[in-house]
Amino acid sequence: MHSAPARTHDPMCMGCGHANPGNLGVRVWFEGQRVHGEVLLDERHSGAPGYAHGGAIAAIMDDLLGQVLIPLDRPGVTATITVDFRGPALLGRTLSLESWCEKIDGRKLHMRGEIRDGDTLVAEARALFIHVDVSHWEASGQPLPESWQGWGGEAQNA
Ligand SMILES: CCCCCCCCCCCC(=O)SCCNC(=O)CCNC(=O)[C@H](O)C(C)(C)COP(=O)(O)OP(=O)(O)OC[C@H]1O[C@@H](n2cnc3c(N)ncnc32)[C@H](O)[C@@H]1OP(=O)(O)O
Repeated sequence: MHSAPARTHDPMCMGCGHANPGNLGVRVWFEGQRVHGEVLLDERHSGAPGYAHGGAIAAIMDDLLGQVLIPLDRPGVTATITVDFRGPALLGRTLSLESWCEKIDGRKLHMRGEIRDGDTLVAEARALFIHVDVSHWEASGQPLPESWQGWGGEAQNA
């Protein structure tokens, strides 16, 4: 069953932001602490005729693995991400997305994710996210999403 998260991501996110006209069209939903989703790339994301740019796939992965922070209820940032390109990422195909947290070691959140085209593995990724306080983002001077208030307070003190 899908669960609705208490937090939502930045509406201007380049991956999934509904208010960003240039977003990559990433759509996600949550089942417990697992993230599922889909994306449909088109000519704007071309790397070769009919194929997605590897950078678009990597950006989708960063967004997808970052989404796990929401059900984990821990604000965090990507410290490092590795993407393995395993199969063709064709434009005009609905790709399915899945991500999860493999291990938590203090502030270190080890995330994994996969992108598939049907049964074909298109890409897999692993990333290290670091748990930060929400104040991490205050330096930009931009207002933070309202739903981020109090985010991670309990986990930070755990
Ligand atoms: C947005 C939510 C919305 C929810 C939805 C999210 C979806 C959005 C997804 C997009 C997410 C992004 O792209 S975020 C944007 C890209 N990323 C960033 O801007 C991060 C920039 N980097 C930083 O701000 C900083 O380097 C931090 C916060 C990552 C770490 O700094 P720090 O807080 O001072 O911590 P520090 O002591 O250095 O590191 C803590 C521990 O992690 C280890 N560590 C740190 N960096 C690395 C690294 N690259 N590789 C290996 N290990 C590392 C250290 O060795 C240490 O281990 P030990 O000594 O304790 O053992």
